Amino acid sequence: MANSTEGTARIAVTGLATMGSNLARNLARHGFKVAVHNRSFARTKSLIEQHGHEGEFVPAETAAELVASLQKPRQVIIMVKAGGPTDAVIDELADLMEPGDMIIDGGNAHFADTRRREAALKERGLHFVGAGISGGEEGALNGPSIMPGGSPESYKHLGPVLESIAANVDGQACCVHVGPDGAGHFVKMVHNGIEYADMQLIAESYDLLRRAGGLAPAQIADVFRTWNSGDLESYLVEITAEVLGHVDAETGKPFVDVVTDQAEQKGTGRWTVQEALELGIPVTGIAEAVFARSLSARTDQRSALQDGGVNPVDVPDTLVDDVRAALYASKVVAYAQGFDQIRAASETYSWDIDLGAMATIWRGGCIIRAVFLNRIREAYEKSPDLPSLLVDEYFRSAVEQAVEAWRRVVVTAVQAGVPVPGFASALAYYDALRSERLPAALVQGLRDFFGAHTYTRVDKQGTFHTLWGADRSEIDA
Ligand SMILES: NC(=O)C1=CN([C@@H]2O[C@H](COP(=O)(O)OP(=O)(O)OC[C@H]3O[C@@H](n4cnc5c(N)ncnc54)[C@H](OP(=O)(O)O)[C@@H]3O)[C@@H](O)[C@H]2O)C=CC1
Ligand SMILES: O=C(CO)[C@H](O)[C@H](O)COP(=O)(O)O
Repeated sequence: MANSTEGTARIAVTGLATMGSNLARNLARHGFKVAVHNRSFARTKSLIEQHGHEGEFVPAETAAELVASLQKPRQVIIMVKAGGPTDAVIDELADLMEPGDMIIDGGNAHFADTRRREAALKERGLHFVGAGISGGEEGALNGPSIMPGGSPESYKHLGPVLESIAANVDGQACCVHVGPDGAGHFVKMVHNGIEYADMQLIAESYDLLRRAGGLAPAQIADVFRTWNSGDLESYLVEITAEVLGHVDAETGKPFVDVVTDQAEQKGTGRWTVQEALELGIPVTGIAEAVFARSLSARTDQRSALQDGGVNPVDVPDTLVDDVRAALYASKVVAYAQGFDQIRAASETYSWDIDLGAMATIWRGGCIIRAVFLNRIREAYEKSPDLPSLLVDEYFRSAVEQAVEAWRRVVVTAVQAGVPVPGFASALAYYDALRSERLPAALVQGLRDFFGAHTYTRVDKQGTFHTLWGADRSEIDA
């Protein structure tokens, strides 16, 4: 398979596993001549053999061949494992490229790595674009949601290509220049964090309906099918009905009963929480989802404590509708927290991210695609400086309408002994924001008592300390 068409390919993809091969096919199907390469040639060969007829591909056995097959300025998309493998591929490509050429990392890179890589490649005259890509296998092929960072200049060259292969909703491509340097990968990371929270809430809904409500998986599948309309209509709700309705061919049992109940994670949810801690943004829904996965994997502790039982509880007749309301309200909280984190990072790193545009490009192609993102888009279009989605008139009233049912769900779950960390933490977050006074005042008092950490007062300017160990008079600190 020697390359006899040097310098003619419009763009290249290296890393031809699930995502890369489908992205290359998507590009080819859109009329781009695509050079393709993988560390081990077998994947390249198989792509050409199985899908070579779908468009113009230029297979390359080596990175040098790949680079040589491209038009200038060259554009190479990397779709390999994040971390060390991405650095190794960048190093190899950079040595073969010339100033003005562009490397695009479409993997799930940590945004700090993206910032480092962009700065290093800039010194060599190369453009580097960290682009978050979501949609899994199917999205990569038929139209993902794409979140490119990097310089505006890079986007001028790359944008039209990415926009043409991205998903499209109401005539708008699900791809926009997110902001400079690591902005694209940061937004993709938060997207995945929200994905974790959304799935956790769905899982809690299922667990409660099954263990407290007594419904079978197939019945819950029907419930989710019904829910997949109106404000809850989304890809994740849709596929929940599919997974819950699936029966294991070998045993005849519901599929969900034969799968090991330990949720794995590749790291983006954890990164989201770590970065939120750095920024001081409470993303409690995402954190609970990450910890719920960790807890599920603590098999030693689980088997030591397991008693299997659910406490008998008076389940309200309205359980199904209540859970629907709790799911929706908790989901609004999870998205509000995620958008809050993006806003904070945008300010910290001067990225100037348009939050409404993020909601717009998540409406199609990605795993969290949902009708309700239209509402988020409208909220930020109306008020770009909205302090929280929960303040927006529509969401405020939607959550207010759901709150009674939401409380009933949490109470029922607590009484039954079914864990609902997502629902409960989202409700606590909402209640905390609603409270006129928080017990943080007492925390401040305690800190001042044991460590002279000082406090401010509600009624006058300044910083104060009480002489707790002496006469308890207050002094200016
Ligand atoms: N799978 C998904 O649904 C999604 C994945 N992503 C991200 O996209 C990227 C690709 O994902 P996916 O398609 O699942 O593939 P994997 O994450 O499983 O990565 C496999 C690819 O990485 C290559 N690779 C691994 N180590 C090296 C190395 N040291 N040098 C060169 N190449 C290496 C492999 O080459 P070889 O064949 O030779 O082993 C193969 O092409 C990842 O960053 C992932 O996080 C983003 C969105 C969704
Ligand atoms: O990026 C994605 C979708 O947008 C991946 O599907 C995501 O990496 C899955 O993460 P995890 O394995 O941690 O659940």
